[in-house]
Amino acid sequence: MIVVGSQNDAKVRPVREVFVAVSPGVAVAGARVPSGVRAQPIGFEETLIGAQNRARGAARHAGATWGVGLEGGVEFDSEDRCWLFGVVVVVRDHREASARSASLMLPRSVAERVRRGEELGPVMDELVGEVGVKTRGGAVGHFTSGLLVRADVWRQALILALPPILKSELYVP
Ligand SMILES: O=P(O)(O)OP(=O)(O)OP(=O)(O)OC[C@H]1O[C@@H](n2cnc3c(O)ncnc32)[C@H](O)[C@@H]1O
Repeated sequence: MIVVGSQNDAKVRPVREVFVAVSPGVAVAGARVPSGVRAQPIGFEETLIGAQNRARGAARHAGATWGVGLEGGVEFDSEDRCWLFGVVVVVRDHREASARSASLMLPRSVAERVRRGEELGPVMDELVGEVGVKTRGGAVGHFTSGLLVRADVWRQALILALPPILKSELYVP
């Protein structure tokens, strides 16, 4: 069974889609796993650690053959622009692999609130006027008018994380 370290549908669904394509009939389940980092990670390192903790925690669940951790984060660049991205970590046996997703530049008004310590999820809910945006299209869905949604970005990042495990013969340590 593939265990995802989250119960957020915008994460579990893309993981299910990718693993079912790789291995038809495989079971994929979401589980509550602490990320061990702040609710709103800032910077690549903190986001990676959150994804690692989720993947390792998921892999420890009874019956898990793989653990998958997805963590959303933001980072500020030298021009103070704020980029939203995600990190995926996959764990299978003692192997671990990861990938970073594509990024979206957030509007300054949103970035400023995140910089002051607010979590992006509630800020997006307020902007969109709905509850739980992060479990559906996410910020990506809103700002791209649905051309791309949060699950699309996770799906691509997960696919990019898999080669060191699925083609391990090419990735000798
Ligand atoms: O239930 P979990 O797995 O914790 O899912 P999450 O969406 O709350 O947690 P993430 O670790 O993926 O994201 C970290 C924070 O960034 C926010 N966030 C990330 N991507 C987002 C998006 O596309 N839309 C809205 N909020 C987002 C989210 O609300 C969190 O506060």
